[in-house]
Amino acid sequence: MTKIIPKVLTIAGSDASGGAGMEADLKTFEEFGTYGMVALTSIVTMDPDTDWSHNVTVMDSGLVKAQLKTTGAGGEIAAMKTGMLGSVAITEVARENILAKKINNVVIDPVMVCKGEDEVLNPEAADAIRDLLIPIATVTTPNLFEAGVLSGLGTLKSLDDMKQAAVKIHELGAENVIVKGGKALEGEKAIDLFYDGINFEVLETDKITPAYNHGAGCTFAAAVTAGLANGLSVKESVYQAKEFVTAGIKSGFAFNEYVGPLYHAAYRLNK
Ligand SMILES: Nc1ncnc2c1ncn2[C@@H]1O[C@H](COP(=O)(O)OP(=O)(O)O)[C@@H](O)[C@H]1O
Ligand SMILES: Cc1ncc(COP(=O)(O)O)c(C=O)c1O
Ligand SMILES: [Mg+2]
Repeated sequence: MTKIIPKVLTIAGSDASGGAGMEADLKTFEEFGTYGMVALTSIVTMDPDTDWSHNVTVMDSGLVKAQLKTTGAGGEIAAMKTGMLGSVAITEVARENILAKKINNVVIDPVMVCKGEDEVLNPEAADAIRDLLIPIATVTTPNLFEAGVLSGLGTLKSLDDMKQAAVKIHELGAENVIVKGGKALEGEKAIDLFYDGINFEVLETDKITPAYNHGAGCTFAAAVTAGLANGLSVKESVYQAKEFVTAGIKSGFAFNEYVGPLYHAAYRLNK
């Protein structure tokens, strides 16, 4: 009998340097034996001549809609994620697609910033993620900064702050919330907090240095998505994703003097 390969979708931007965005998503989906598809929302370029400054070119929302028509034409999508969306119109298109296709496993990575930056790329789009996507998320995976914005609590500095933010984001409608402390939370450990509306669980590893973690957030959310597509529970998917991303950061490398991505194949190759 032919094995059914779960189809997974990412609605995300492209990071030409290969570590984050849809590049990270597709690599991760493949590592977990799922079949990855992309609706591209934006293209991010980083310029080595101006200290790796980021430039984001956003797609027309009609083009995103057309891509989603294509990705939806192959039958059931077992799980999906969103990454960088770029505009309110694209966020609306993503929501329509999730509702129209009745997709069950929806991972919302509320990308508002790229690492090393602490200004929301597009404040209106950030509000749209909160209002349109968080309420229909199976899981959302904000980093420390994004959790502060979504919860309205501002700067988060401790595990206790992360817990308060997780509760607020759960109240916005997400079934499960993971606040990633990552490198941003002070201390020796890379701590992520999982909240399912009832219990908190702390996922903790040693902080890896150098922190070759460009793309770690996208990769984490993509691994959760693939886990769900493969039939794992949310909690199992989250624990597996933490192992996957930790292995990747341990085998990360300096792409150049500005950025170091994790290595997406490390979890498989180091086993
Ligand atoms: N230096 C590090 N050592 C170990 N784990 C890390 C490190 N940096 C990030 N992580 C982990 O990578 C995942 C992504 O988190 P983070 O880098 O905060 O997200 P984002 O890329 O969205 O900013 C989390 O599981 C986080 O704990
Ligand atoms: C297209 C795109 N999506 C998402 C991100 C966020 O990446 P991270 O996984 O480091 O949060 C970036 C960062 O450069 C990006 O270029
Ligand atoms: Mg991120």
